Amino acid sequence: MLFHVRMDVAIPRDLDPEERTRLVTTEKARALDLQRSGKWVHLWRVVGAYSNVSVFDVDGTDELHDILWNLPLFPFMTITVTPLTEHPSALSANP
Ligand SMILES: O=C(O)C[C@H]1C=CC(=O)O1
Repeated sequence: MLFHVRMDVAIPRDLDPEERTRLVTTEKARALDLQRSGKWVHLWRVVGAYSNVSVFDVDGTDELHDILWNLPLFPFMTITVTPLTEHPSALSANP
């Protein structure tokens, strides 16, 4: 199943700088692993914001929840999930 996910990040300004670096570094490693696994198929920065829009290809809501819940920056993100289905006018639906 495909899901559009928006993540808005708000790391507290007073967070210890070393902890901030550790979280961002581990988040990046996790994001790269998930992209290599094929679960995190698109990752785009939203221009002008500490936000991303992403597309995940996972078995279902439980797997997506588990992935998002375990992201290192999860405590500092507001996440909006939109399930996707094929559009009937998409080229992929009209070979
Ligand atoms: O920077 C972000 O948008 C938050 C998060 C998503 C991937 C990553 O490396 O950090």
